[in-house]
Amino acid sequence: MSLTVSRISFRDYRNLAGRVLEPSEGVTVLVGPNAVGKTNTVEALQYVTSGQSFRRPSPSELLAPGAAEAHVSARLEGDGRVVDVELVATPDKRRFLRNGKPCRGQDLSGTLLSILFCPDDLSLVKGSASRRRGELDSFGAQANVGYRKVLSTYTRSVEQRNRLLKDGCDAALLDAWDESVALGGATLLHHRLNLFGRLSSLVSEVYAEVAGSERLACRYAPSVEGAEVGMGRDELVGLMLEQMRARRADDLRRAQTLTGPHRDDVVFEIDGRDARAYGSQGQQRSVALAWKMAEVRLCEDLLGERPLLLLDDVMSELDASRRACVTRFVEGGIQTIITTTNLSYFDDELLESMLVVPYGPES
Ligand SMILES: Nc1ncnc2c1ncn2[C@@H]1O[C@H](COP(=O)(O)OP(=O)(O)OP(=O)(O)O)[C@@H](O)[C@H]1O
Repeated sequence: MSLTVSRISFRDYRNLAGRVLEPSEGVTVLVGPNAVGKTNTVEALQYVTSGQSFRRPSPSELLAPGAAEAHVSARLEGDGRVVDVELVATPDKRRFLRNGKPCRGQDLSGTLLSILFCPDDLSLVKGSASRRRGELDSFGAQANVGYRKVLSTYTRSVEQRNRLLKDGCDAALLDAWDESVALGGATLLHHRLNLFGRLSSLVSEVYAEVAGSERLACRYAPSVEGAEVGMGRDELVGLMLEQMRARRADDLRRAQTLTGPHRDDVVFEIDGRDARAYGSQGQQRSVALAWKMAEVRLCEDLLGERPLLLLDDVMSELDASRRACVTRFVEGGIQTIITTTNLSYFDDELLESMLVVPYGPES
């Protein structure tokens, strides 16, 4: 059985002075007018489950006016286990505690995987390649400690190689760095391609549920030519090293490592046409929705656990059929926190089964 959040409380966190929330194990809807702290609550839930926030604030932005410290405490329970997690923010620092002991934010991820879907997620289709890589990597890092380590080692080694390219160094030193970057890059690529292979078929499957007869295909576009889902790591190391060597003159000229998984992208094609260039706003929204819902399914398939689903203000952005698709998902027994200004987006059956928590200016 998966963990669920049984309680979350706030002290001097943004505009949530002393609020306490005890979400249901199913669907909880936070309803209220604009700017009352609904998204702040969702952000805090993301912090205590993944160690990071989609809004990427500085620590001081988390403090209520005049406060020296902000606290968010959450209790996660399930399967006879109880895990207490806490975020403490001071003007220049964020600290995390797990069962009272200090830990790094990234060490919190993996306890309860959270998946957030918000209106900005349209950027998954319309945004830059780094947005799509980041989405894959952040899911991978939450789902697998190994993925997280490989990603941070590789990121550091590319930064170091770029510094050498910029400052100038002899060819022998660069040869050594090429080998280390290729090994790290191929390992990351191997993890990412495996993840992509499983996720992309689910994305297409969910898209068909959302959009009916249209067909969505997701393609991984690697900067290492010839890299494909299913290849072994050693084969990928060989390909990457060979291509890094062939492109070294370009790397030196641009003082950048131009080959590797930090340059890759994901392409979405609806009925054979690039969704980024040709898709309507509605089709692009369906792709983003399908991606997030596929992450939920993959979490269940991969880890045998249900994630925490955070839906921030998405119902207003979706038409009736896409809202119905979200409703079907959340009725499947996943702990879900939804924020909205308007309960009329929910059908009567769901309204009856979910916990409705009013938010007001006094939050
Ligand atoms: N550090 C802070 N201290 C006090 N208030 C803050 C802080 N950071 C943000 N706020 C306030 O929180 C409010 C925004 O809250 P939030 O983003 O949760 O709104 P919301 O209820 O989700 O509204 P909407 O429906 O418009 O998305 C704003 O009024 C903002 O001024």
